[in-house]
Amino acid sequence: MTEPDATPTPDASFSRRGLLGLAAAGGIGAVAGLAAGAAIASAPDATGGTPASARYPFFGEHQAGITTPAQDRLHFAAFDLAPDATRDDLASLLADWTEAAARLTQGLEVGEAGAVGGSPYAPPDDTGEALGLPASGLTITFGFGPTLFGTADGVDRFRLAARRPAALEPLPRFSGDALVPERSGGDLCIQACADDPQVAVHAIRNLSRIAFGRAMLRWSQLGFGRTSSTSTSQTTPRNLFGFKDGTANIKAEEPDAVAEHVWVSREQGPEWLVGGSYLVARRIRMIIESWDRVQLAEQEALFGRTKGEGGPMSGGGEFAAIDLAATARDGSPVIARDAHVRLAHPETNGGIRLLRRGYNFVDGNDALGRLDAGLFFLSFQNDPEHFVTVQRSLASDGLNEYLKHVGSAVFAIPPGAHEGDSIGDTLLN
Ligand SMILES: C=CC1=C(C)c2cc3[nH]c(cc4nc(cc5[nH]c(cc1n2)c(C)c5CCC(=O)O)C(CCC(=O)O)=C4C)c(C)c3C=C
Ligand SMILES: [Fe+2]
Repeated sequence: MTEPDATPTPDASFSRRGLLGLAAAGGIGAVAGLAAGAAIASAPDATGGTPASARYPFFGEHQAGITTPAQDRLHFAAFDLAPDATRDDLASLLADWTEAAARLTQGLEVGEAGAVGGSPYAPPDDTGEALGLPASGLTITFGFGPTLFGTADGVDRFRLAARRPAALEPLPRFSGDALVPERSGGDLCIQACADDPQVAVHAIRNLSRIAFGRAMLRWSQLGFGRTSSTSTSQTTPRNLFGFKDGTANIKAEEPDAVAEHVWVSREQGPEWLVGGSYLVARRIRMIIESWDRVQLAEQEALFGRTKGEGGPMSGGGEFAAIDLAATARDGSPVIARDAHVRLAHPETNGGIRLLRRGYNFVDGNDALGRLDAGLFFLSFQNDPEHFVTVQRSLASDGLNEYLKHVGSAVFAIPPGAHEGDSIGDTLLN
């Protein structure tokens, strides 16, 4: 199958209510077939986003939710397998999650009976809060953490140790890390992205419910206002420091860059992960109250980009190439030595590029009355070491005075499943 991500299907009639009859008549196979066959490129809306009715095929060569145009909302969840879970439990959970995700991403309820079509004497098989809502561009992306392949003390619970990709190691400690274990790690992860927060939350809630007895939620994160564009059809959004974020990101329309930096190749292996990727998640608290007292010129120098248009301080519009060698009359670099874009730039990092797909978050406030706000940084790359290299380079980032990394996780993202197969089949079979 060709890249599924760029072919949303706009069809307002595909709401959960509208599909009840269709699902009963043909089941998910019919609906999935219809979705793939009816793939019509949709025009972006005025903000460069996708229409609420957009549906992305769940099945395909790669999982959706990576090069898919970044949706506005996120619910991300990390899970741990139950202490007594077996390899069969893991396989059955992934099969159940695949079936559910294939339905949810097409705007269907999680099970055929749905929220109101089952027995009045049993709990409904869908929780119901997305009844009547369209698919809203929902994508569901699954990942496997290092602890799935063996615990820190060497226990190979699922007979997977021999299949662990050498690159799938817990991330090293970085200078300035203030990680909280309760916001880090996990055996499994699910990234649910949608243009409606209720649709993303509904997906994670129902997938968690399906996991009951086999896996439990370890931590989760809500996100809004995507901080990256992953398609040239999208406008560049802004992060909570007020800067355009995602300008120099890898875009779906750069297939060579996606192939070179995002998908695991046969040469990299292992075989079961070819066509997959690695996901790094970092919950980065932004000390916005301090930031808001920084002068505009200093803010721009810290990023190396202008706040208005987002162009590089070395000159030109938003998408102009950054000239890291440019000097001022006094010989000092125009892009400061500690500027974020200098330290994160491929030229500084041996050509490394990451596909960033992060979200803003605000989770209330702390005891000092400061917003618990920041960037839930997500990046996809075909080797987690690429993130490590860039993050180490950012050790001297001037922005660090305003940042605190409090959560961290890394996951192998298996390739997409073909219809009739389950996510993770390439690993388990
Ligand atoms: C280790 C990877 C990165 C972390 C962590 C990170 C945190 C972080 N970034 C911003 C805001 C911006 N980042 C921008 C560019 C940029 N950032 C990274 C990597 C990490 N950022 C890369 C690879 C790049 C691209 C560099 C390039 O090729 O030029 C920008 C500029 C606009 C853009 O290109 O996206 C902004 C703004 C924040 C606020 C933050 C932590 C909270
Ligand atoms: Fe950045």
